[in-house]
Parts: sequence; C-alpha cells; structure tokens
Amino acid sequence: MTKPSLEQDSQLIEQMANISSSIFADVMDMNNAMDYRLKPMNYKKPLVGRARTVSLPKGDNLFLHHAIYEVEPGDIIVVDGQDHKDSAYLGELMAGAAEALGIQGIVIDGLVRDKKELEQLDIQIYAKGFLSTGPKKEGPGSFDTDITCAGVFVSSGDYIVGDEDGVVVIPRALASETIKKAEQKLAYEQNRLDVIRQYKQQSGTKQKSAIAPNWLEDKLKKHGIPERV
Ligand SMILES: O=C([O-])CC(=O)C(=O)O
Ligand SMILES: [Mg+2]
Repeated sequence: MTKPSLEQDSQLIEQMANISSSIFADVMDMNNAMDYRLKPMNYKKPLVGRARTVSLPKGDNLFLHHAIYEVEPGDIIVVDGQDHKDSAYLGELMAGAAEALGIQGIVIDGLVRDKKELEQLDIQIYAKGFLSTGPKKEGPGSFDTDITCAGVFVSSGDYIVGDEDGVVVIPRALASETIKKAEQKLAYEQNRLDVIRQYKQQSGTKQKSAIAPNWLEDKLKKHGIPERV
C-alpha cells in the first residue's frame, strides 16, 4: 500500500475532532458505524485518526504485536478479530507498549483483558468486552490489508472517529466531503440546541410549536395528525 500523506492527515483530523461519531454516521449514506457492542473499554477522550489495519485468526494476536511496532505515532490500529469470544486479544503489556510508542488507539472486534490496568493508560482501547483467557501468538495474520471490522469495511489510511456512542469509519476518498456535510449537520444541531435552551429559559405560556423541529408537522400531516399551534 502507498503510505498516506501525514501532513494532509493532521489537517483533516483536526477538523474531524470537533464532530461526534453520531453526526458522522448521520451524514454517510453507507453503513459506516461498527457493531453496537464495540465500545470504549477505558474511555477518556474521543478517538480520531488514521486507521492501520490488522487481520487475526480467531484467538491469535501475533500480527497485532507486529503492527504495534510498525505503525506511526498517532495512528489507530483497527483489528478484525472476527468477533472471537473465547480469549482476549490484548492486555496491559501490549497496550502499554503501544501507548509508549505514541499509538492513539486500538479498535478490536473481540475481547481484551487487564481492565484495571487499561484504565490507567492514555491509549484508547475499543473492544467488545473483557475475558481473563489469553491469546495464542503463532500467526498467521495480515497488516495493512483491507479488512472488515465489526461489520464495516476498513482500509489502512481511512479515518476513524470513536467516542462513547461507538466507532465510525470514514473512507479516505470521501473524507473532505464527509467533513463538510458533518459540519453542516453540526451547525443544524447547534441551532436546534439553542432553540431548545431558549424555550427552557422562557417564562409564561409556552407554545410547543416554538420548540419542535420545523420538518415535524409536515411529516405528521401525511399520517393524518393535525398541526399543533
Ligand atoms: O498476553 C497477551 O498477549 C495479552 C495480554 O494480556 C497483555 O498484553 O498484557
Ligand atoms: Mg496481560
């Protein structure tokens, strides 16, 4: 694979960092949100950056070790662990090494362990849960090849936005236009929040129509619901 330009990355990543995973999910036509069971295991802050992909056989983490020593600081390792539930793929030692190397996060379609210790680390770990049983380290596996992680296609160089709602993937080729749409949606939502806040602060008789979104009445009319005043 050709290595994506880091300079361009940091510009786009900065723009993406102000926008939630849910807003990005709203503006992408395709299904780009990972399975709902994939959640932050030690949430401290949003995860926003460039994906580097790993594919593992069920229960074996050899190629995740490899990737940790290959990727660049700031990268996010995204791992197809095939939803394996009989052993954990990663714990404090691997996460600690990855953190020390400046890796921003690891997203795994599978389980992890050493919960208490992961909570102390700054690296953001996303997975489907915890289990004490450990992995094998024999391989095979792949690094920087196209994968599917928790239901979403991911290539190295795509962008990841993760937060407490989950993880979305923004295909590299669509990043600029997706950010533009997301910024528009964000502005719309901020405006709605202002309206809601103002309504809450108003005293006296309040008209419900003043707070409802402007598209609501039209949609309800089609279902025979009379207009509110
Ligand atoms: O044994 C492993 O490969 C996973 C683990 O618990 C650690 O990294 O601490
Ligand atoms: Mg361990």
